[in-house]
Amino acid sequence: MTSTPSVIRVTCAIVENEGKVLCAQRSESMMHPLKWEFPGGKVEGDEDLETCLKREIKEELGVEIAILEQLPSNFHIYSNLRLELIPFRCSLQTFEIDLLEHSQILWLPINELKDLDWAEADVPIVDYYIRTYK
Ligand SMILES: Nc1nc2c([nH]c(=O)n2[C@@H]2O[C@H](COP(=O)(O)OP(=O)(O)OP(=O)(O)O)[C@@H](O)[C@H]2O)c(=O)[nH]1
Repeated sequence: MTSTPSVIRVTCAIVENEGKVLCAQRSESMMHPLKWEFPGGKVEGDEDLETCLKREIKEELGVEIAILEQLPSNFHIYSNLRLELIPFRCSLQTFEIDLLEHSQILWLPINELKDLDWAEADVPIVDYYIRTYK
């Protein structure tokens, strides 16, 4: 008998600066290698979503962010993983980005976001963001 995996909750940051959005490419050693995503990560224990996101962004990019707004989640099933991807619009509070986990970042204007090869779970979030903020 196969059991249904539980849903993991993942926060991610749509970081805006001077009319552009920060896009991060997963490294070759990560799950979904070289796909583009919004930086963030799994909610641990009973931490709240904003605490999780600020912690993950500090761990991955070495910067502090301010959270502006929570956007609608996307529920997605990868072959062995069910996740709720929870996006937040954010701004930078510190500006010196270190690539601690990703292979590269790009700052793209909203009309170029669709040019990237996004992780599957991000596609509806990118579409929603473009529809709402273009
Ligand atoms: N952070 C992030 N994860 C995403 C996005 N889209 C997406 O499918 N994921 C998936 O969500 C899962 C958790 O992300 P993660 O690996 O960054 O989380 P984490 O840093 O807490 O994990 P780890 O500490 O176990 O490495 C991965 O399977 C990842 O591929 C996204 O936009 N941002």
